Amino acid sequence: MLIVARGLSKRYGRDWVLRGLDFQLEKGEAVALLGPNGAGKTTLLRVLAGLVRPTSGSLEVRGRVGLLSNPPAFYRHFSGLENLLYALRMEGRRTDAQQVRAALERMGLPPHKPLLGYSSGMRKRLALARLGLLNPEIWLLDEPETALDAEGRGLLEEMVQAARLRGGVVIATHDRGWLPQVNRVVQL
Ligand SMILES: Nc1ncnc2c1ncn2[C@@H]1O[C@H](COP(=O)(O)OP(=O)(O)OP(=O)(O)O)[C@@H](O)[C@H]1O
Repeated sequence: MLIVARGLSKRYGRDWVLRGLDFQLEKGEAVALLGPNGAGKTTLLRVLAGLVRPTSGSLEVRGRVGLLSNPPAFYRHFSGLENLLYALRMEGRRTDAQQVRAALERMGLPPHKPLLGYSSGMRKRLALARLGLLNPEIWLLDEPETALDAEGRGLLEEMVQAARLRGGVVIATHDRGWLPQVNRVVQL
């Protein structure tokens, strides 16, 4: 089991966003997290990623976690290449500029353009390249398809299937097109 969460609750002020939620992720699994706007999908991903502390409940996470936020965050004045090298360095990982350039090329991204000049789809592609390079066991994806064109969606789906085989994937989404590609649906 990669994630075992029991009785997770999260409250912001007086508002309960999650209440007594049990959630598990097995190795080899891809899970779609569905629910209307404001249901708590992003909050759950942030709790699972360790960025938000639950108000109550227990959480065990076995493996490295990577979160693809929507929209993804980058340093605006750094280029795509610099952003990826920086992300690897921050994680204490070996930085191989050739490997990073190859990842950018696979995603069809210009290495030297500052992020200020990237479109939202290009940013999403860069975030995917970053996650692929960091290569955690657990991929937490928040509306990953947003802003991607058909080719970008194809690259994303390939990466999701590869990540699922190596570990596990949770996809928070409104896009029911994911349903044939996941093992399980969790409705919030
Ligand atoms: N930092 C915060 N402070 C206060 N309230 C918050 C905070 N983050 C989220 N919320 C509230 O928690 C609720 C759930 O938000 P969340 O973003 O998790 O929903 P979601 O299911 O991801 O929604 P969407 O489908 O619109 O992306 C919303 O009512 C939101 O306003």
